[in-house]
Amino acid sequence: FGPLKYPKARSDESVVDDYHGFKVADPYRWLEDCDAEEVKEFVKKQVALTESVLEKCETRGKLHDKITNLFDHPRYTVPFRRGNKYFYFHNTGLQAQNVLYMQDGLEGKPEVLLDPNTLSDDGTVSFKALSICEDAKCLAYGLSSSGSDWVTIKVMRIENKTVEPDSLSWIKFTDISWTHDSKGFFYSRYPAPKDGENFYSGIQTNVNVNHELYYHFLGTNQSEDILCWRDPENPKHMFSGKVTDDGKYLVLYIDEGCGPVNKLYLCDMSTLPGGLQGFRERNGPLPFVKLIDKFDAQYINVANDDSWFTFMTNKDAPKYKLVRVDLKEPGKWIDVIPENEKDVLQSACVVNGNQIITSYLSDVKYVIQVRDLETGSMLHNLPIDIGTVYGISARREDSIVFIGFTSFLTPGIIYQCNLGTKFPEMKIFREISVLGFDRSEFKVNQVFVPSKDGTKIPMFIIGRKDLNLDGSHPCLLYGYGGFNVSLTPSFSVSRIVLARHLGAFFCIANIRGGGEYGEEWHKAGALSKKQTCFDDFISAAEYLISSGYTMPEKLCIEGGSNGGLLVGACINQRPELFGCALAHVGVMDMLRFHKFTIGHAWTCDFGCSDKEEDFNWLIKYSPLHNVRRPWEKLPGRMLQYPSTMLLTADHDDRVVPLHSLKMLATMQHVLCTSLENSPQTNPIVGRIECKAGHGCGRPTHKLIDEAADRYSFMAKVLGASWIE
Ligand SMILES: O=C(NCC(=O)N1CCC[C@H]1C(=O)O)OCc1ccccc1
Repeated sequence: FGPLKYPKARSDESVVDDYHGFKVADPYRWLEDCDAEEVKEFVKKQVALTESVLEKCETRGKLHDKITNLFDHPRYTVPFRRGNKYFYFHNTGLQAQNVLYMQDGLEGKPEVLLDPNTLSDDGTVSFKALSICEDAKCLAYGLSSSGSDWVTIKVMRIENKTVEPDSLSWIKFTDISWTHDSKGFFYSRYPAPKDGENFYSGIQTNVNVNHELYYHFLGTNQSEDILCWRDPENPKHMFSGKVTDDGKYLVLYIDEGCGPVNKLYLCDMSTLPGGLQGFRERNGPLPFVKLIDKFDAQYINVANDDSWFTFMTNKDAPKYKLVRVDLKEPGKWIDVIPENEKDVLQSACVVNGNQIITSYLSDVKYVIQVRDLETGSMLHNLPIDIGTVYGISARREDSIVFIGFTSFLTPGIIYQCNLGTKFPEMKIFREISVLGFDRSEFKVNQVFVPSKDGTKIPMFIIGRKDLNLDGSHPCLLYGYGGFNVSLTPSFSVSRIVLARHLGAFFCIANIRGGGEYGEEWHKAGALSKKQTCFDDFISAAEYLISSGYTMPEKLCIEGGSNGGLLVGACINQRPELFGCALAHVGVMDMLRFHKFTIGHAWTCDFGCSDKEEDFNWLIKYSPLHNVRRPWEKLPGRMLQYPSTMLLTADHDDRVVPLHSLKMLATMQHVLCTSLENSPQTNPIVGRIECKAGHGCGRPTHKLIDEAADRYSFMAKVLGASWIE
């Protein structure tokens, strides 16, 4: 690219914070003000710089075309039943947003119920939540604009597809759960801003606290909704209300953050004098039985038979198990399905009267079984390939279930399984096929890589069959490593294009911090052990080099959000190990993340710099605070950081853009602009998307544009050449 002209960014040396006696400068603090003209100016200059770099990435156009062509295939979600209708989402291929369809029974003619593409001219209005009442007369749905977490809930009458006047605001992080009389639904929200005129659009960074659970009566104003629960003493707590399958109980989940722990309260709505109506005057809170009143484990309701409740839990079971309790004897818990010593229980859904479909993760691959609800005993194993069960659609009163499956080389299969027969078989209900994709050209390997402490880290490696391991191939290594999230096999159009046309391997490292082996695996990469995630990821990179897949100059690491933190920390710690780094919406300022929007919910994995012990962990790996000139660490060796692209978006109110902007300014200053002819010739650029958020809900064309940009940048800096 030749030497880049980086925009000058004001460095305010006056901003120095004192953390437990330790002084920490924050010269780009001014980049935290999303409304400041100076920040908008900074963004504009960065966008121009990045555009000038991308123009020189020769494969940008071809990647865009290939990804668009491959993406242009019909896609369906697993159908679900309400009343005598089935509902599912469908995309013809390049529609900005998926469209909600319904049909009378499985044979009925499908018709469009709600098409979010009609709600904006650029596809930036998306669904965030959706719930259809028991008699399938009404649909409540949440809409979000430009990818923000803020949601507006609307209601539609299904028979004539008319949108009702109901409109609920100030909503984030909500489920929607109808009472079985279809008179209304439970949802979660935040208090409206005090001063009234401040409209939150997803650009503001103010902290989200004082979550509340409400009930909305159809056909009324939001101001008449019933306040069901809130807890002013614990402003960080989050609330979710779900009505049980029998319509009798309201289950209140209380989270103190993202950790796999929750309190669980129950309200027997059949005992409310005058039902929920009776609360319209008194305005809550509802009377709850506090079944679980401490944050020592996670409890998820699976089913109930009157007062007998079956839960999935990690209580004394880091790989999860199924337990049962009678509300009349809340101290007496029994194990229905004990913890499996190797595999992690992922889901349990009650079907066909008294059966459960359980799914487990076994060395990062899904296995599913049908069991007896009463005893937990195994009835059938349902055969599936190596891959991921991404959706199980079933109701207790149904014997027909739908199972969604995907894998690296399987775009998507929806199975239909009739559990009413003696030997249930997995019939293909719908298979997603991708024109131009020939799975026989590729191969998938799973390897187990020894990390720094000897722990075996699973890694998937996918690439063209016809490549030999001479270390010459471009390699894309992707990771996350946190919040109990597991990276399981899935079909990625853009990565298939990289493998096919750049001869690249793409690799998914299942590093610690994730949920691949249950809660122990998660804890092993959290809090004081967060460095383990980086060690695992670095070991995976070293394995790819030592075993001949690639070499440092051809190796790109990529991650998003907590995975962006992973990338930021790894290029700080081992700048010479990578040729390229792509960090999406990264958490880069580990000392201040909890001050913005929902960041406070992440202290379960990160800790918080307000505490001295936590600060001492965080300051050591925080990407923003550990950018150093590599050539000074190892004098004489002309080291530099890999070519780096930090990606963010203006309406990301999950991980606010200030993280990436401050990191970008710091890297460009420390490595580039603070020196005459700096050794850092690899570009350090930012890609800041407009009218987009953290990721979900992004319209198709924005997804494709971004993939073409970031991967053509990668191809250019790795010297990867195009294969027709
Ligand atoms: O914060 C998250 N999810 C975690 C998240 O988005 N994280 C966690 C770290 C950064 C970012 C990411 O990796 O996507 O979701 C909001 C929420 C809902 C309900 C209860 C608590 C919190």
